[in-house]
Amino acid sequence: MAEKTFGGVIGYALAPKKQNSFIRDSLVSLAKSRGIELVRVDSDKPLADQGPFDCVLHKLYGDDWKRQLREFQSRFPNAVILDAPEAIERLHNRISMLQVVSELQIQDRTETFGIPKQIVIYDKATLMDPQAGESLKFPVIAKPLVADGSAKSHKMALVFTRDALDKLKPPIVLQEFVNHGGVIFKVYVVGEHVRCVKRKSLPDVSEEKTVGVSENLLSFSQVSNLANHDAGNDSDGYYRLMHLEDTEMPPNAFVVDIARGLRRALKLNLFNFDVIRDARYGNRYLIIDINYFPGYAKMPGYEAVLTQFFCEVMLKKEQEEQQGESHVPVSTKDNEESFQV
Ligand SMILES: Nc1ncnc2c1ncn2[C@@H]1O[C@H](COP(=O)(O)OP(=O)(O)OP(=O)(O)O)[C@@H](O)[C@H]1O
Ligand SMILES: O=P(O)(O)O[C@H]1[C@H](O)[C@@H](O)[C@H](OP(=O)(O)O)[C@@H](OP(=O)(O)O)[C@H]1O
Ligand SMILES: [Mg+2]
Ligand SMILES: [Mg+2]
Repeated sequence: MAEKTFGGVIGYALAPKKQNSFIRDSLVSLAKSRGIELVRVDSDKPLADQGPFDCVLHKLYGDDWKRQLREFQSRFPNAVILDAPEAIERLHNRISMLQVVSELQIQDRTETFGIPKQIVIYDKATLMDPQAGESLKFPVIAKPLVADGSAKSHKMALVFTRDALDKLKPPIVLQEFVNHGGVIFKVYVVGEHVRCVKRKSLPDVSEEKTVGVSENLLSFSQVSNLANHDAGNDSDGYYRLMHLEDTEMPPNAFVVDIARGLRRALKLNLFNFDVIRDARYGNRYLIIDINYFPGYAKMPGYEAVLTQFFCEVMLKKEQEEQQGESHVPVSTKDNEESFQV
């Protein structure tokens, strides 16, 4: 007997760049073969006037969009919004983003995890205070506090000395740089599905480099998205190509435990997180970044994973409807149910 499928219509509201990379023909046709229709949300019309959609998939920012989602949800209480904007917003600030890591508990593992030591600086006066950054070991990475998808929010600086801090523009997070062998692990989460991949990262910094460095601040942006040839700038001996294939992956069960714990705590279905392995210990892992709706198309076989997830969403929605439940996930209240397959 053929497997029963639960089809439906999914409206997607994505910025043009995201739409181009994510909505590929290969995804659209695979989803269609399982009864899922992917339809673009027209940004020139109110969301609530469009559809009907069983589900809205979105990565847009701002109060107007949040209002549109609320209106849509009140008109279509059974529709699923992936994900709730208030849950996503937690990832727009690099402090609240990582706070959730301390809530996680993972048992029976020899590996440990956490986040690098970090502080937040809101204004120039605090930054200029000689005590600023005193609790941190240099080098540090200065990151914009806000992670709102803008190019600016990805502009980082590796800061070698305290006196270089005056070149920075608050509000910023200063995070201790941790040597990790130049390779980062990106863990993609799609509902219950978890996939870990390796990517190029910043190379280790030696003590001598910190002392003798000619520049006391180095700016960079989206280093893990660079193609191999872009990351090589051997002339100053700083960047070098990394041999990703030589790096051992973290144990899969450990990564999956963290991913599922984060997913529950964040009440999100679609995100990835960046993990580095602290070179001083070998079994200590640090989570340094969490991103909403990342570049899934970079994940091999993303079409099958996303299609399966869409089917699970439709199945769960159907089951909830049969039980006479509606989920109104657009809320920050702690006791509110979020939609998770
Ligand atoms: N504490 C750290 N120690 C060592 N390297 C780090 C640290 N924090 C960040 N990095 C390096 O800097 C890169 C960018 O940092 P981060 O991931 O926080 O920025 P982002 O712009 O939010 O990245 P993404 O493009 O994944 O959203 C990381 O991929 C990693 O290579
Ligand atoms: O558009 P913003 O909100 O800046 O989000 C980015 C994330 O921060 C990155 O993590 C995504 O790249 P990765 O999938 O390689 O992490 C990156 O993927 P993309 O460049 O393929 O869209 C973006 O999703
Ligand atoms: Mg990152
Ligand atoms: Mg990020």
